[in-house]
Amino acid sequence: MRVKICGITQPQQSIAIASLGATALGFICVPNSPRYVTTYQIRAAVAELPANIDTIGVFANLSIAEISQIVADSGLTGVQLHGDESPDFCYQLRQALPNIEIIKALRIRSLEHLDTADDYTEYVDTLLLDAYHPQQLGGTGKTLDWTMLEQFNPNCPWLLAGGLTADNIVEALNQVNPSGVDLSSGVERTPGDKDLDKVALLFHSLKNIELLRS
Ligand SMILES: O=C(O)c1ccccc1NCC(=O)[C@H](O)[C@H](O)COP(=O)(O)O
Repeated sequence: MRVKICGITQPQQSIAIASLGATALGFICVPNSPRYVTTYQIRAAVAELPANIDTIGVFANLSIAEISQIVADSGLTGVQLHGDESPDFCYQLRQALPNIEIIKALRIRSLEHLDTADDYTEYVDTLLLDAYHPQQLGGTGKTLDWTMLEQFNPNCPWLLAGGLTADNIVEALNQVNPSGVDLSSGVERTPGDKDLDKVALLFHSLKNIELLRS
């Protein structure tokens, strides 16, 4: 299963988290986030990581030119669009960055809102479903109503996000069947400072799920 740990701010933590089992790391390029990192910081972190780790920049409502510049300068392998980007924006971004993974995050408010996912699957590689918070775009620690997602089966891979922790990941994955999971505040001491013990506990829980399923 794909496991993305998001909101990395320290290069040495990215290496440790990758060694513990993460397949993707997320870097927040949203200036008002407490987890914001500069292009220079991302490049330093990416340079030290093994090539098989996906490195994802998280953006909200930036222009295609701004995203493309950050991707080119930092060596990211993917972008996560966490704002109000339309399907057409995703299509345009795909033309500009044909070899970069595009993840569209949807902050789900209701079952009707979930239907908008279908509008994106043609233009993105992956969807990410996050919890809705009226003031914050992401990293909120709020969980989604997993019962809404029991039948969710889009035409592309998808990641479950929103308030996941080592303690609730088993319950979440018993209810829904995503291609992967994304965590941030649930494996942190403070915003941007990951707690490696919590990350280790998370992979322990995920291993138990795999053992139960095999
Ligand atoms: O994490 C942030 O500070 C953030 C700020 C602005 C846009 C997106 C942001 N995070 C996006 C993520 O992918 C988080 O991992 C996701 O929201 C889940 O966070 P959490 O509920 O804390 O696990």
